[in-house]
Amino acid sequence: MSDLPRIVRTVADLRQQVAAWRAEGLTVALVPTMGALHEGHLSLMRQGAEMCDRVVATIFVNPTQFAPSEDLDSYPRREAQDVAALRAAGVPLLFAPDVTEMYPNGFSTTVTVATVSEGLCGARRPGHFAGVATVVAKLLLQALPDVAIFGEKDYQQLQVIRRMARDLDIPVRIEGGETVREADGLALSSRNAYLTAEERAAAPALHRVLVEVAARIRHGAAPAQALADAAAVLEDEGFGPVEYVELRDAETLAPDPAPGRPGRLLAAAWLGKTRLIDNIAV
Ligand SMILES: Nc1ncnc2c1ncn2[C@@H]1O[C@H](COP(=O)(O)OP(=O)(O)OP(=O)(O)O)[C@@H](O)[C@H]1O
Ligand SMILES: CC(C)(CO)[C@@H](O)C(=O)[O-]
Ligand code: BAL
Repeated sequence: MSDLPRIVRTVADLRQQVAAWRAEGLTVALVPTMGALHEGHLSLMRQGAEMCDRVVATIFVNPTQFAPSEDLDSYPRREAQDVAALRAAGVPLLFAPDVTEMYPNGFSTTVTVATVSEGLCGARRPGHFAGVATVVAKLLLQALPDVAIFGEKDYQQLQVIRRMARDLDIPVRIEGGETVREADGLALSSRNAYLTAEERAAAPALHRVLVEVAARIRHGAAPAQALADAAAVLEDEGFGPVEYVELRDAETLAPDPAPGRPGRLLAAAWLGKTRLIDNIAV
């Protein structure tokens, strides 16, 4: 076991290993990531191990989901540490392709998911969800696992992936994993490493404010006022710009959920040079 995870870099090797497991009658869970693994990622790996016989982790910092102005070059890359974390978690296979394996010369296809990709992060990060949908469609078709698991921390991403898999008849069950948080409520994220000490101290306000707004709405407050107040509190706490604090239908992400439909509060805001997102159920 000490040489695990086995690391494969090609689609052919990934498929060969998954096929060998299938031939033994084993089920497979896929957990796609961009690396710099933390406890949030590892909770998805554990969820995969509970649902299936074998877990495949993927690490690929996908260039097509970063806008030119974003942090593709500075995004943390630390494969050796990630491999050690996967070993400790008992994950047997890591797929870590390079960019040319995923996007060979002549690559020309993009998957776009309308409606659920629009608004929220989709409005702020043009092209982001097309990049995510394209790479996730590829990963699902490359590995063809029984289940693929994505964190609720990236809630809009999860809904985009669910829609995409349904629309394209990709025969993989998409599962969400609960957001893992620091003790003070801050959602774990690879990008938290960008925060200065002062920003890190302010960061938990994002989750705290969402919890407060959810309570106000549950107690009958008008959502529009509660959301505007929340944005103002975040600005007072040093966030800026506050990109959005919104209440959406939990599944379609349509604004103004109909009575009786589950709602989701979602927010994105900058703290210095770091863009933080979070969301909770209402
Ligand atoms: N705190 C968390 N709890 C549960 N799942 C998480 C958490 N953070 C990330 N994930 C999930 O892990 C998967 C890989 O995410 P990713 O590698 O982008 O990590 P990240 O920490 O979200 O990084 P980033 O800072 O780029 O958003 C995604 O499905 C994501 O939703
Ligand atoms: C799903 C994903 C691995 C696709 O690159 C990425 O968007 C992420 O890490 O959340
Ligand atoms: N965690 C979602 C990937 C991204 O922000 O690009």
